[in-house]
Amino acid sequence: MRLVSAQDFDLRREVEYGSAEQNEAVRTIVKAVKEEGNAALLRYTERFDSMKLDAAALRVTQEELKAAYALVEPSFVAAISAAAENIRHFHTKQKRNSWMDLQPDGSLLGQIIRPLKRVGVYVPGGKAAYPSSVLMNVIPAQVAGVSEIVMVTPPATGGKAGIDPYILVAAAEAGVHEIYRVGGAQAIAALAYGTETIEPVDKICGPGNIYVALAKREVYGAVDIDSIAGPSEIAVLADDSANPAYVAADLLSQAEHDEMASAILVTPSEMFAKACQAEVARQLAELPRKDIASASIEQYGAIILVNSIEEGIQVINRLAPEHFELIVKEPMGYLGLVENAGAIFLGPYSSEPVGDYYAGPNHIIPTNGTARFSSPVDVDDFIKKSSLIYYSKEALLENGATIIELARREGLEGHARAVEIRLRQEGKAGGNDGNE
Ligand SMILES: NC(=O)c1ccc[n+]([C@@H]2O[C@H](COP(=O)([O-])OP(=O)(O)OC[C@H]3O[C@@H](n4cnc5c(N)ncnc54)[C@H](O)[C@@H]3O)[C@@H](O)[C@H]2O)c1
Ligand SMILES: N[C@H](CO)Cc1c[nH]c[nH+]1
Ligand SMILES: [Zn+2]
Repeated sequence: MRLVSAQDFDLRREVEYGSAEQNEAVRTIVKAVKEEGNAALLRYTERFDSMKLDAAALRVTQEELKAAYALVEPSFVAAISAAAENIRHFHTKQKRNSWMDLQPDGSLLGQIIRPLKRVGVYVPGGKAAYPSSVLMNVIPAQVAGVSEIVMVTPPATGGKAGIDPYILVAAAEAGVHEIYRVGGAQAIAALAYGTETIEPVDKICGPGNIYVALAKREVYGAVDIDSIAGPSEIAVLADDSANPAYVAADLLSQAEHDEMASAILVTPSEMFAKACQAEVARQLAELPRKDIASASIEQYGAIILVNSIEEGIQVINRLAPEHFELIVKEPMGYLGLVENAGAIFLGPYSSEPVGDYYAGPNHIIPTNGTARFSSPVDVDDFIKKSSLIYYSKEALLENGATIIELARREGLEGHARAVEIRLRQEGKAGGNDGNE
């Protein structure tokens, strides 16, 4: 892991997300699925997932869901349901209610909250299966009250045919019934535009690799999306009170996700930086997914030396990482300075995987600097709001002239007259028509 100064490090890797070829490939896939439906979906599934399917095999059956239980350990079922409970508890706190304000003049103003009707959730599964992402997608949608939740996930994981049984059990435990075995950009396009087999959705949520992230960006507008939750990222700001072995382990926990994942240590201590560097090398050699993790560390990993913890936080705010661990003496004292980070982990025992699996907050978190303006998936992702205006006669008579004034200053006579006709009818004149 290379040591660099903050000045020598490109803190905004956003600039070009994905290579030109990846962007072009995704545009082609999305267009083909939009135009050809199942034919393109099945063609790309064969090309990228090495699975030759016919349309009838796209949907996972209830028998398959039941059969998956025989393939997983009871301890897994217990663990996933304990995690689900924490995640549900956390997300229930985010629920919003509709509200209405009765005004003294008898008018009523308010906001009506309704769940989205049909949402698509992407559960990644190319290199590794992510049953935890089933819960992180589905539970907030359920808490919001979404009635149709459609799940898509690759038909093969790590080169092995079939949806991972742990994903199917997590889906069954979460109560998802409509599941399709399709992944990558083609799955996102199918959810957005629909095919002969898959009904289109209103919104797509969920993380994925670069092809999934680019496809979500491509279909945005036809449907809503949560955020761009692409290859995982971790930034740790630690001083020499931290344990280098813990910090190295946390950096590698995200590097092992993807060759494009990024793991960055920021520290004011050169001695700590070198200890961490040695630990990363030592632990990396023993990691089963060392090929992926070392590609990620080599290309996107770095140890950035800063002069102080405050300067370190400025670096973090520029990076706007998906996950930020702050492992310094008295971390709580610095919390107010952190402006841009998807999820903040404080102190030596809040290891990133605690958040990935169990604590309760969502692990689908914006990446690639987008934590500057977007947030982890939550219940708000699955609702929409309608404004409510009930104006009483008294309120219109009282405020009509002001509205007419504003309309005429915008040159919109039709707007002015829509109010004025009522004022005249009720015997109150409409003010200056702008002609005299
Ligand atoms: N940010 C988050 O919240 C978050 C959470 C969990 C996982 N992740 C990320 O999700 C990702 C999971 O990636 P994954 O690859 O294991 O699974 P994935 O399901 O995201 O992607 C697999 C799909 O990619 C497509 N694909 C593979 N190579 C392709 C190519 N050359 N051209 C076009 N399409 C291709 C295939 O169709 C395959 O089904 C990782 O990057 C991980 O870091 C992020
Ligand atoms: N760290 C990932 C988010 O970037 C989420 C995850 C799922 N499983 C393990 N980790
Ligand atoms: Zn993770």
